[in-house]
Formats: sequence, C-alpha cells, structure tokens
Amino acid sequence: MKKSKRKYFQQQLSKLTAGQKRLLYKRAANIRKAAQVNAKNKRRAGRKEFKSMRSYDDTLNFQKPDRLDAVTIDDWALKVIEEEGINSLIEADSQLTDQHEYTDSRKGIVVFVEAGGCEVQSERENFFCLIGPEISMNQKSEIAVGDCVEFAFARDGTAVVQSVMPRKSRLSRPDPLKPGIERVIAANVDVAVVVASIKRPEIRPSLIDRYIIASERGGVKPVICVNKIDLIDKKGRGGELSVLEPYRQLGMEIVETSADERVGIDELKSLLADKMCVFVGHSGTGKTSLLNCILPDIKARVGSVHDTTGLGRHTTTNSCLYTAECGISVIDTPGIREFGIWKIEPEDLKWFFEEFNEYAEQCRFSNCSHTHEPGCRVKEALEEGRITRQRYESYLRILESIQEEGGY
Ligand SMILES: Nc1nc2c(ncn2[C@@H]2O[C@H](COP(=O)(O)OP(=O)(O)OP(=O)(O)O)[C@@H](O)[C@H]2O)c(=O)[nH]1
Ligand SMILES: [Zn+2]
Repeated sequence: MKKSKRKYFQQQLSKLTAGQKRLLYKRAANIRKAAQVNAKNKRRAGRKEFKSMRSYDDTLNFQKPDRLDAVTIDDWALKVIEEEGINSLIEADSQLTDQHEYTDSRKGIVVFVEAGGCEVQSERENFFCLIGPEISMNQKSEIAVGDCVEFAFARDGTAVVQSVMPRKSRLSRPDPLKPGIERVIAANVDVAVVVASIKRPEIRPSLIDRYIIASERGGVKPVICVNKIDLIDKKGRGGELSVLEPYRQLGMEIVETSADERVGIDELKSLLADKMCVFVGHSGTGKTSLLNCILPDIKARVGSVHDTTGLGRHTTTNSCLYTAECGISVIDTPGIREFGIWKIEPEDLKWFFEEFNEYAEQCRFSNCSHTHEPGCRVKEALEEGRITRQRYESYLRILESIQEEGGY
C-alpha cells in the first residue's frame, strides 16, 4: 500500500469509536485467518482456483486475500478500510449497539463520581450516567473525575458508561480504610495545585511533600499555592514563609494568594491557563474559596445536569470538575488531614527527594537509606546546611510511616 494511501486510511481509523475499532480488528483477524487457510489449502490442492470454505464466507467480498501485501493485523485493518470503507463498520457497530439496546454513543469527561454512577460532560452538556458492571466492580480506581469515557443511552433513556480511555496521568492515594485499594483522586490532570495556608491551619511541609511525591509518580506537575497571606503581618513575612525556601531552591512554582483579599489570583490564573488542574490540600486551606475567585462562573455550569436516573445530584463532599470559559478546568477535592502514598517501597522514597540525589551517589553504600549508615554523604550535606532539615525530617517521617504501614 502506498504511503500516502496508508496515511489516509490511518486518519480514517483514528476517527473510529472504540466499538467500531473492535469490530474492525475482529474483521481484520477473521480475514487474515481466512487468507492463511486459503493459501494453505491452495498449496495443498496444488491448483489455482480455490473455493472459499463455508466458515470463511467473510472473504467472499474481499479481493484476493491471499495475495495482499498486508503482514500485521494493523495492515489488515487498513486493508479492510480500503476494501470496504468505514461506513460499513459504522453501520455494523450501530446494529450491534441496537442489539444491546444502547444508542447514540458519545464521548465525554467525568466531572463527578458517586456510588454506581457519574456525571459526564459531553459537548457542554452534563449527563448522569450509570456505570457498567465491570467498571463499577472496582469503581473508585476504575473511573475517576477527569477520565475520558464513552457512554450510550439505553432504550429507557438511561445513560451508561461503556468504556474508560487510558489515562495520561493520575493523582492517587491508598484508600484510608482499605489501603490495598488505589483511589484515583483525579485523572488526566496537568497540574496539581497543592494549597496550603499560612495560618489556620498552619503549613505542614510533610503533607506538601506527600502531595509532591504522589504528583510526580502520577505524571502530574506539582505547584504550591500558599493561601491566606492576609493573615501574616507584613513584618513577619520572612519568618512565616521560610518553610517554602526548600521548594524555591528546587525550582518549584510557588504562588502566594489571599482569596479574601483577591491577592495573587491573576498569577494563579495565568499559571493554570488552558490546563487541567486539581486542587488538593489540607482541609480549610481555602481551596473552594480560591476556586470561586478563579472561576466565578462555575455555579451556572454545575447546575445543568440531565438527571436521567432520578438518583439526584451529589453532595459537596466528593471531587468535582469545573470548566470555565477562560479555558481553565479545575478539579476541586475534599480537604483531607492525612494523605497516604500509594504503593511506594521504602527504598524508593529517597529518589523523590530530588536534592538528595547528587549526594546519594557519594554515599559509602549504594543502597544507603540516609538514616543510620556510616559514610552517608546525604547526612553530611545536611550537617553542612546543603540539604534543609525540614525536608530531611519530612523524609524520615514519611519513610517511617511507609515502613510501619507496609507501603501506605
Ligand atoms: N483570612 C483568610 N481566610 C480565608 C482565605 N481563603 C479562605 N479562607 C477561609 O478559610 C475557611 C476555609 O475555606 P474553604 O475555601 O472552605 O477551604 P477548603 O480548603 O475548600 O476546605 P475543605 O472543603 O474542608 O477542604 C473559610 O472560613 C474561608 O472563609 C483567605 O485568603 N484569607
Ligand atoms: Zn546515604
């Protein structure tokens, strides 16, 4: 197949829905098998003409299956598109959907999840969808706010999620009650805004570190937002904000805000422009207040839900995605007091403390945990003031909790 032709068919292939692709590959696999059988039988019979076997009727309309230049299953799939066109696939898929009594398949993004159902935003409309049994078996880790899903409508108008697309990133924690289960707080986010407040409640660096670790593990960029700066008197600034120094040294982005006095809001907005973000942090730090400053139009957007099940709307205790006209999408999460780290081995933790790395290479033991070993260069760097005590102590505390709780 010519390169340009191949590219054209690949473009067509990328436009297919998951259901249509499934059909296409099934068909490609059948035809490939048929072609192989044909070729084999032809050789065996030693004659040019070969009648298709009944079980491989599939090949009847397919030109010269045994002489195609297709090799891989992808080649065969493209060949199917070339020979039969994508319309036949779309039609076959919709007939199949009819059989299962689902119609009008759509794609959307999950804005809210609750037991058995979720709210999905699709083309500026929100739909309450039930979640199919395979997905809901393991719901909280299988479907999360921010997930891209495909859903369709049953005859009675109920929307049902059919499939969840692979995630490009995730922010997870272990379930506080069942630590063996992963809870995905937010999926497909670009930035995690770790909201801390300078006072009421006070900044907890070790909690910030936990969020940084979880973000980096999940492929999310962490940003620190220190809120309530109106509560510090101007003279005391240096002292109260010194906890942020290690993060400045690491080159992290830090924004100082006051939701009450609307300080730093524009800076935060420009940092989040055109990004999918999640707001995380200790309870009461001002996440929702900040969100209201950034996205004043969100209330109107949350209101319009197509409640097709009659199960009603959610409470405010779960994560929720808000999208604004300005291009910012934010997932607000309920505040927490403790934040466990999802499945991290004690010996891997040190690598998440980036400033340790250059010294760790010079430790006497290559598997040094930087706690009790002789010849530990990280501890020397600590004494020399090259590594901050705040971060080192945070490392020890997290390490201890991981060791005690078996990784959670
Ligand atoms: N002084 C001051 N108070 C603030 C500021 N931002 C929020 N608050 C107050 O802090 C309290 C908690 O604010 P929320 O926005 O509900 O905090 P949250 O982080 O969403 O809390 P959770 O929902 O528990 O996670 C409220 O009483 C707010 O009025 C601020 O910039 N300055
Ligand atoms: Zn060491």
